[in-house]
Amino acid sequence: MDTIEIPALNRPVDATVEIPGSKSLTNRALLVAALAQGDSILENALFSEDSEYFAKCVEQLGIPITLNPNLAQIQVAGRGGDIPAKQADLFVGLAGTAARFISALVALGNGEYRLDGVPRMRERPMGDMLTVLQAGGATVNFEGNSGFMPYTVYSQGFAGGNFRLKANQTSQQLSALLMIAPYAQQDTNIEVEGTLVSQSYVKMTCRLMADFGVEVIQIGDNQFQIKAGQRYQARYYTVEPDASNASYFFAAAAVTGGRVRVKHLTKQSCQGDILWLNVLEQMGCQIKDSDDYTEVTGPKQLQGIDIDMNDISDLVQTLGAIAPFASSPITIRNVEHIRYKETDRIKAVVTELRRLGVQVEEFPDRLKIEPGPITPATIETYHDHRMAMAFAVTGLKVPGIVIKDPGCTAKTFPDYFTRFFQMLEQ
Ligand SMILES: O=C(O)C1=C[C@@H](OP(=O)(O)O)[C@@H](O)[C@H](O)C1
Ligand SMILES: C=C(OP(=O)(O)O)C(=O)O
Repeated sequence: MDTIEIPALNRPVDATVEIPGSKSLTNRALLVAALAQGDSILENALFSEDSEYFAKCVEQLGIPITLNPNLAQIQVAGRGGDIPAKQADLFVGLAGTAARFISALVALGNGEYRLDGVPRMRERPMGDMLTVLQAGGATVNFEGNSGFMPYTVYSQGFAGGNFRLKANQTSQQLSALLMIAPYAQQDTNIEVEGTLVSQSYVKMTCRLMADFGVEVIQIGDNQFQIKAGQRYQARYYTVEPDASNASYFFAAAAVTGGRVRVKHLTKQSCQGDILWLNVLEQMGCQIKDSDDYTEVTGPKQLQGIDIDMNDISDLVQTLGAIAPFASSPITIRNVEHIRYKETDRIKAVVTELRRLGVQVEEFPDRLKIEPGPITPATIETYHDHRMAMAFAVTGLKVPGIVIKDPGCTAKTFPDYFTRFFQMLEQ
């Protein structure tokens, strides 16, 4: 298996970088543009495994897509809610968003649609959403364990109505149902039962739906109403740079006491992970922002923090990877749901930090990392792009850190290491 050694930087980083478009926004925009009537053009769209699997599924469903990677542009010829294909065999790789959003999309169709992913995707939860789709008229035939891929959805449109949904393991199933609901036969009312994790992504969903002309009425934190008959409007849409993927570059400034500016990403971003700037500020960084960039300057010494990351859990690895350099312990709370992502992320971060000689305590839903010296090691990445991207930042401070399978960043950031090394050369 391929590896990459990270060259330690014996000076502060000082760079301006550009980050590709957001995965979450690209895949949402692909879905709603597919349901709109007519051509939408997505600018600064992400080209990566997650979005390319998504685009391919939409195309297989009979909705034409033109990919223009050189211009970072995707054109979608939306069919006004029609799903032309009556049969499709769809593969989503390890893309949680594609798995959830495409399963919901095919429920609007009229035919039979098989969905599958890589082995880890077969372990990620799908069942609560599928129960709602079944109550709305679909039949789901599981090939293996009930509630998991692979399965075939037999659909004849989505009826809508009143549903209860569990969302304590992922918010993506709720986002998926919200986005198809305008095309249901009757109004839809979804009440989340118990805890709703990753709420910021549900806000992002509602915001994107509004940007394409559809209203979601939210009552309190847990109830969502969508009137049937609303229609997405085809449009030009510019995807924001990916805030989660910007976190590694900001973290490089934080640990080296340097400066990194990310172009075209601002504090007004609709991505919850823009709150990484607040986390870094609390750890001693200085933040400068304008209407076209954000810049982080790292302190001489990072401070520890005790933080609930439920809403920004894709950043747990970024924080974990820089935690040993803080002046006091770092506690990351309320993130049990990251055990269901590309890998069990609590376990992965704990294992790799321990491999580096760092003292870490693991709990079911949290971890506590002690500051301390690091012994260089080869980092396992477990097919998880964020393990590779985060621990590359650790390598800037400690000579000899090697990242296994750096190609796994292709999930959301295929040229991550090219841009990372370009940052170091500035
Ligand atoms: O809706 C989305 O685009 C996402 C929601 C989050 O997942 P969960 O809701 O499973 O926590 C996040 O981790 C993922 O990277 C993208
Ligand atoms: C959790 C992630 O992805 P997915 O969309 O597959 O859930 C992620 O990108 O960190």
